Amino acid sequence: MFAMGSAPPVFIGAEEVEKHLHRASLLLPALEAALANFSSGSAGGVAQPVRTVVPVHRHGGFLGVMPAYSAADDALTTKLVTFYEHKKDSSVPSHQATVLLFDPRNGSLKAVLDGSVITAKRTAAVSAIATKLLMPPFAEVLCILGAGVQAYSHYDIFTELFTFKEVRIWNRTKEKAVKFANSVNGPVQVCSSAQEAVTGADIIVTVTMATTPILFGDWVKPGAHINAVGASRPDWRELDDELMKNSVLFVDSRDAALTESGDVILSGAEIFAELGEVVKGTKPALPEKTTVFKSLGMAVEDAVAAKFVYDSWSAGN
Ligand SMILES: NC(=O)C1=CN([C@@H]2O[C@H](COP(=O)(O)OP(=O)(O)OC[C@H]3O[C@@H](n4cnc5c(N)ncnc54)[C@H](OP(=O)(O)O)[C@@H]3O)[C@@H](O)[C@H]2O)C=CC1
Ligand SMILES: O=C([O-])C1=[NH+]CCC1
Repeated sequence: MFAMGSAPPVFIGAEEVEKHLHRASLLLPALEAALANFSSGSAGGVAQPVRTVVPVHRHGGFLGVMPAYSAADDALTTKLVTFYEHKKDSSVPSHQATVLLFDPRNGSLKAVLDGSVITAKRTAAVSAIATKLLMPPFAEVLCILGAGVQAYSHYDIFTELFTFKEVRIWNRTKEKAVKFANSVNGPVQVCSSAQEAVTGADIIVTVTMATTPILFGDWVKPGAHINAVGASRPDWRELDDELMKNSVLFVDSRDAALTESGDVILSGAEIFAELGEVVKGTKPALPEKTTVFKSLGMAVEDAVAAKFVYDSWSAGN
C-alpha cells in the first residue's frame, strides 16, 4: 500500500472532512481558479481525462474513476465514486466516494479521504460559481428539484451567498421534501408538482437521479438560470429538448458533456462555453438570456478540495 521508507497514508474520514470544510464556500477561490485552469488547455496545467465509468449492470450501479493533476495547486488525486439506483429500503447512500491524495513529487500515497462530503460540497460550490455569473439580475426565487444529499449542499451555499424572497422545493417523494423544509435553517415552500415549483423561479437547481426529463422548457421563466446537476449518463435526462435548445448552454467540460450528458447528446443542443472560459473572461456570461449550466463533476474539483482539506488537517486547524 505504501513504499518502504515513506510515511503510511493517513485516513481522513467524513467527520474530519466536514470539520475542515464546514462551509462549501471555503472552496470558491480554489474552484474558480481550477475551472479557469482547466479551460486554458495545456497552459492551465490541468491533466484530467474524461472519467472512466464501469457499469455494474447486475446491481444497477456504476463505478467512476476520476484522476487529475493540477500543476497550479500541485495536487494529484484520484476519486473513486460509486452511484447506484436508489433502493427504497436501503440505508446506504446512492453515491459513495473516496479520494486518494498522492505526493506529486514521488507518487507516494499521502492520504485517503472520505469523498462523499467533498463531492456534495464541491458540486454545490461549482453550481454557485455558475449562478453568480449566469443568473438574472434581481433573482428572488430559488427552486430546487430533488431532496437528497445535493439538495442540502446546494441549499446551504446558495442561501449563504445569495438572498432570496422565496425558496421552493419539489421532490418525487413528498415526505422527503417536507423533511428537507423542516430541517434547513430558513423558510422553504414545499410544492406538490415540479411545474408549481418552477413557475416564476429565477434560479433552478435539478439534483435528482431522474433518467427522463423532470424539467420542461415550457415552464421556465425567460431569463432564468438552471444548474442541471443530475443525469450524468449518456442516456439519462433531467431537462427536455425544448429547454436545452432554447437556452444558452454552459458546461464544466466540453469533452465530458459530449461523452456523458444525455441532456446534451440527445437534445443536440450546442455548447456555448465552458464555465472556466466565463470565469477567465474569454466567453461572455449572457445573464439576460435563459442559461443552463450542465454540471457533470470534474476530477480537478476533487483534487483542489482534497488538498484544501489535507492542508487544513496537516496544519492542525
Ligand atoms: N454534477 C456533479 O458534479 C454531481 C452530480 N451528482 C448527481 O446529482 C444527483 C443527485 O445526487 P444526490 O443528491 O447525491 O442523490 P440522492 O440519492 O441523495 O438523491 C436523489 C434524489 O433524486 C430523486 N429521484 C430519484 N429518482 C428520481 C426520478 N426517477 N425522478 C425524479 N426524482 C428522482 C430522489 O427522490 P426520492 O426521495 O423520491 O427517492 C432524491 O430526491 C444525481 O443524479 C447525482 O448523480 C452527484 C454528485 C456530483
Ligand atoms: O462528479 C461526481 O462525483 C459525480 N458526478 C455524477 C455522479 C458522481
